[in-house]
Amino acid sequence: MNILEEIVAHKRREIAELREHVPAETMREQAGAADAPAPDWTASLCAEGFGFIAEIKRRSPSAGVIRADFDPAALARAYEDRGAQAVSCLMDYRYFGGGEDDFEAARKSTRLPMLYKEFVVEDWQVYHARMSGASAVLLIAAVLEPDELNGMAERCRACGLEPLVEIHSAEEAAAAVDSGARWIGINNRDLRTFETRIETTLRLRPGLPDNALVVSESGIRSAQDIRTLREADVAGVLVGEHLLRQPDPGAALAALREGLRP
Ligand SMILES: O=P(O)(O)OC[C@@H](O)[C@@H](O)c1c[nH]c2ccccc12
Repeated sequence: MNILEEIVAHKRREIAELREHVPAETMREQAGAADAPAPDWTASLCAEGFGFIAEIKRRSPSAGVIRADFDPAALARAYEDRGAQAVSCLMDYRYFGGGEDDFEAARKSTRLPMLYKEFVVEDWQVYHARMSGASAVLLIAAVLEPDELNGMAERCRACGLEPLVEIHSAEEAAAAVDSGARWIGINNRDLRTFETRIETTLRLRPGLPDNALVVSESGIRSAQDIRTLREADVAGVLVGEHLLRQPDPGAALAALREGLRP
C-alpha cells in the first residue's frame, strides 16, 4: 500500500465514524442553513492576474514536522498582510497535524478565501467544508473514480463551494476537465512517491484548456520558480513548506512575490 492509499483508507474509517454521530443528511441541512456566503475564491485569486495560495501545514508524511512554533491564526494574518490571495489549511490530523481547530482559528483571523485541504472521499466532508467557512474544496483525482469526482464537484457547486481538482497525470487531467471544474491544480509532488518536480506543471499545463484556471502545487521555493510558472500560463501557485520553514513566513511570501516583478 502506498502512502496515498494508506491515508485514504484511514480517511474512510475516520469519516464513517464521524457519520455515526452526525449523518450526512444532517450535515447537508446544516450546510444549507449556513449563513453568509464565504469570500469569493475566483475573484480574490484573479484580482491581480496571479494568485498566491499560502498554506497552513504543521507536518507531512514527506517532510515530518515542518514547523514547531505553529500558530494558525498568526500565519493566516501574516499571509494576508504580505500579499496572499487565499489561505489553504490542512484538515487531516493523523498525517498532517491539521484539523478543524486550525481551520477555525485561521478563518477567524483573515478575510481571505480559504481552501479546505483534505482527502475528500464522502459528501459529508463537502458539507463540513461549507459549515467551516471554506470557499473552495480540494478534490484529488487520484482518490476518486471519474463518476465520483463528477458528483463531488457538483455537490461542491450546489453548496456554493469552488472545487479545485488536483491532478498529477494526463489521464487525471482529462477526468478533471470532464468534471467541469474551472480550477485545476497540478500537483508537482507525486503523492505515491513524494518526488517533487515543477516540470510536472510545465508538462501538463499545455494539455489543459486555455481558459482553465490552473494552480501549480508543491515544491515551489524561489522567485525564479514563480517567474517560470507564470510564463507557463498558470493562474496561481500553492505554497506551503517553503514558507513554513522560514522564521518569518510572511516575509518569505513577500520574497516569492518578487518573482512577479518585470
Ligand atoms: O508544502 P509544499 O511543497 O509547498 O506543497 C503545498 C501543497 O501543494 C501540498 O501540501 C499538497 C498538495 N496536494 C496535497 C494533497 C494533500 C495534502 C497535501 C497536499
